[in-house]
Amino acid sequence: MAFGFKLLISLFEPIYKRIIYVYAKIYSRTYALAYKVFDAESRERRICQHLVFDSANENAGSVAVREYEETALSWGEWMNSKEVVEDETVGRARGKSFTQVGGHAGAFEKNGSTIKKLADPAELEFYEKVNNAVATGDSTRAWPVKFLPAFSGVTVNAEGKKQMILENLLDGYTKPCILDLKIGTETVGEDAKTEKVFRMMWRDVKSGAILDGVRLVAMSVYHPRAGKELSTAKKAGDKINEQASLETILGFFLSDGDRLRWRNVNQFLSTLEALLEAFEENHTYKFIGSSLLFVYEGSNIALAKAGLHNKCDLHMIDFAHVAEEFAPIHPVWQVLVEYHITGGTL
Ligand SMILES: Nc1ncnc2c1ncn2[C@@H]1O[C@H](COP(=O)(O)OP(=O)(O)OP(=O)(O)O)[C@@H](O)[C@H]1O
Ligand SMILES: O=P(O)(O)O[C@@H]1[C@H](O)[C@H](O)[C@@H](OP(=O)(O)O)[C@H](OP(=O)(O)O)[C@H]1O
Repeated sequence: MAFGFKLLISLFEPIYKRIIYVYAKIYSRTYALAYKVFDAESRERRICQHLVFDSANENAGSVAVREYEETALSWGEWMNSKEVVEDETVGRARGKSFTQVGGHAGAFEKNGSTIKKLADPAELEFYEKVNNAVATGDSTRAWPVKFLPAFSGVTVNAEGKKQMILENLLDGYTKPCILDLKIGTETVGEDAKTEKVFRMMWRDVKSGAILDGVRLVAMSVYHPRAGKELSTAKKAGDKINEQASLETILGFFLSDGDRLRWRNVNQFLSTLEALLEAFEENHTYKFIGSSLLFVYEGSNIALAKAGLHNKCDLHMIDFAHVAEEFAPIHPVWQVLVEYHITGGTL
């Protein structure tokens, strides 16, 4: 009986998988193809511009700070839910080997200014491809490597597993504040199993990523005055719509618990502008499940010692599901996308 049922399911799998996929495409592609990764940035840009605008002069700046103190308070209630925020020790107990906010435990080894990440074949291929493209001047397969952690080859660990040697993006930070935002309105690849397609689509819908093009994976923030380090719990981002908006979370991340760190906002904004341009020129890669990793120095003492006002960086990470040959958008979809973007006023 059970065998018969399994057989029936397996016979139908290609069909229902297709149906789900076509549904997923129709539902998300209107945003996804043109909007997709771009939207992640443009939404970020809107939020940041709002912050930059508010912080353009001292008075307006303090208005923004007050606003963000309030949002930080509402985040505070959320924090107390324990479902969402944990302290460092819990993170360590989960097997994160360094200040790693998202991703699989056990995938990384810290090694000074570099980290070793277990090599996923597709991710390794992406790093090798873009780095070779830059070296050989192949503009079709190039992607600006300044947005990626520097890649310096592969090694093999004691268990014989291949590892990629990547730049440690936290090197030089005393109290790194880290935000991992997954970009894209769909975060599952066509090659995934049916169960995973369902699960990930549900997460995209629940977290609002299907519309926003961004999902909080995790973050870790240091607030100097309170002397507190807080990290989000696993899958906290899936609860965003229920518990706090993305703006609230960004406001919290970008503030020191007292004032908005507007120099970081400006710098993140200009990197996002540059990334946006790269996406606009990109006709080769489709980034599924990649993230933006925002990092800034949370320790004012460390900044003062280095004679700096601020220190921050923004890179893309996680390329295990990058697909090549990004199909040019079909004219019919283009019309639908524009119709949608312009609020139906075409
Ligand atoms: N080059 C890097 N330097 C410093 N920290 C990094 C770097 N790459 C990743 N991290 C940290 O590790 C976390 C997970 O990274 P990444 O998404 O690449 O891992 P993964 O195991 O492939 O994740 P996933 O489970 O989403 O596939 C990030 O949230 C970030 O905190
Ligand atoms: O980063 P998040 O938000 O936690 O989401 C995970 C992320 O998309 C991983 O890339 C994926 O693993 P793979 O790269 O191996 O596909 C994992 O699938 P999983 O739950 O099947 O491990 C997701 O849960």
